[in-house]
Formats: sequence, structure tokens, C-alpha cells
Amino acid sequence: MKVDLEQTPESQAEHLAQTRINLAARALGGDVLSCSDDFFAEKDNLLLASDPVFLPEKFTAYGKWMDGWESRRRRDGKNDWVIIRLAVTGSVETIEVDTRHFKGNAPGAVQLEYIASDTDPDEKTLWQLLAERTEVNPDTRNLITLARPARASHIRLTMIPDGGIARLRVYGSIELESQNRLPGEPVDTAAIMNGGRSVDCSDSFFSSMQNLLLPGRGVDMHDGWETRRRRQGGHDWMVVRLSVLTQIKRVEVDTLHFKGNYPDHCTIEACRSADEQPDDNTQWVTILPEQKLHAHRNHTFLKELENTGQLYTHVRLNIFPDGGVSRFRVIGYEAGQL
Ligand SMILES: NC(=O)NC(NC(N)=O)C(=O)[O-]
Repeated sequence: MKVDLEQTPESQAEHLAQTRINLAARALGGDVLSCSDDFFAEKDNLLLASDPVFLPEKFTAYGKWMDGWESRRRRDGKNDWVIIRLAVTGSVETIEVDTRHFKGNAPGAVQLEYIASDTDPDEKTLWQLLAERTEVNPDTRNLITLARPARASHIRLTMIPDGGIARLRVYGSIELESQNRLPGEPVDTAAIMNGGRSVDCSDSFFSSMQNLLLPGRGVDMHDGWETRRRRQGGHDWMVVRLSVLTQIKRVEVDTLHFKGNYPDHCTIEACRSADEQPDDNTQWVTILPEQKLHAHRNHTFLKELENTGQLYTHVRLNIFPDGGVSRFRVIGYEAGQL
């Protein structure tokens, strides 16, 4: 997935959504804690995974139904705000303030603040500035890139002065927290919650490669990675950057919900690379030779693994020829932990 240098705000936002981790994602455990006012449209909509829609005919008892968070028109000179608890304390890099479909009712500007705390904020909490007053456009996926990443657990978004925002996405990175593990306990270093991240794939026509690394099992077929039907030969693949240098002991390939479209078989390779995304010169080593896959089930590969004595930074899942996989787990030991 190459970055298009002529990117529009829309394609830039889409690229972030495909390649970065949204620390506020509800699928990871992000939540909306409170807000000053959500008279027209509920605060919880801010974290919906779906793209916002506009239904011209749909009205509620309060006014126009809107797919987002929307407050009343303020007449008191104050501002509206909402507080988000991130799924995990992480390093925040870019915030997307998506005002799609809010045309005559978007805020003029927003301000963002943060804290890094194990407990939820209260009235006495001292918030720190993340991004000072920034103008936002109506009906746009506004991207606010921070000058410096900030470690945050909670975000306060202020609309100046009022209005509606469809979605909020907080892009950043997660680090593996070793203190949460017992000594000698293996860990899934591909899991998003442990700092793993999908960095590249051949195709993600139906659903995102990041879904493969989400917690728990997939809720439906969309909650996985699915490619289009291949007509020109070849095969599909995706690359995960593990959170730490890992000695791999077990891998899992879960085809849950993929019944008429699971891949016929798979192989897995691994490499060691200092780059975020390994290039064409990377030496990949096969760690799992060809294995038959089956519909709608989790496959655990333990004894079938090869070259497991080495330490790896990246893993490539090859699926033949195409299809869908719900989850992918890479369980092993962090270098120096054995
Ligand atoms: N047509 C509207 O959207 N009006 C109002 N908003 C809603 N949701 O009804 C407003 O005042 O912003």
C-alpha cells in the first residue's frame, strides 16, 4: 500500500485508517465517558466504526437525525465538550475530526486536551493541551497532526462553540506492557493491544488488514480481512510488524465466518528488518510450510512450525489463492525473556 503524494484529505484519512491504530476504537475498548450536551445526536456515535451516513428523510422528536454527536445551538458564550477514554494508554500522533454530513451545523474550530492517568478524570483534573484551537471544515475528514506525539489515556475534545462531529479517530501507537505478564509467559506480539500492527497487504477490497489483529474472535464476516476474487493468478498476503523481536512458538489462523470464501491453504514467512515495512530485498524465511485451511474454524500451528530458534520482527501470512481470514495470532517470547 504506497502513499499517494497527491493525496486528498479523504485519501489521506483513508490511508491512516488502513495503516495506523485508532486508540479510541470501540473494538479495542475505547469509550465516550461524558459530554456537555448531546441534544440532537448521541455522543456514543463518535466512536462508531462505520462511515457516517446522511438520511434526508429521517427526523427524531428533537430535530434532524444525524449520524454523529451534535449539541444544541449555544447562546451563552460557552463551548461544548466530550471526554473519550482511549482503549489503552498510547502515543497519540494524529487526530481525525470527521464532520462528514455536518454542513450548516459543524463547529467552527476544535481544541484537544489530554491526560495520562489510570483513573477517569473529574472536575479537578488538570488537562494538558494536545492541539490548540484549530479551525475545521464542515463535511470533511479533518486531520490534525501533532507536532510531537503525546502519551495519553483520555482526550477532551472541545467544539468552539457548538455543533456536530460525525466521528473521532485518535491515531497512534501502543507499546507492549511487560509488567502485565507473568515471568516466562508467552505473548501474542502481533496483537494490536500488544503493539503489533499490519503494515502492508496485497489487497483489502472487502475489509481491513488491521481487523486480523483485534482482540477476541470476529463478530461477523466484515470483522476480518477479506480480499477480492483473484482472476489473474498469484496469491494474497499481508505483513505484520510484531511489537518486539519475537521467538515464535505458535501461530493461529482463524477463518471464523468465512465459509464460502476461506483460503484453500496458507504459508507463513518471517524476517528481521529495521524498517517499518520490509522492502523487496528482505530475506524472508518460511516458518510454516503449506497448510490446508478449513471453513469457519481456528487453526493452531505448533508442531508444524520451522526455524523457530530465530528472532523475528515481521511475519507474512500468505493465503492461496485469495479469500478471508478473521484473526491471526503470533505467540512467542520477547527477546531476552526466555
Ligand atoms: N437542520 C438541522 O440540522 N438543524 C439543527 N440540527 C438538527 N440535528 O436538527 C441545527 O440547528 O443545527
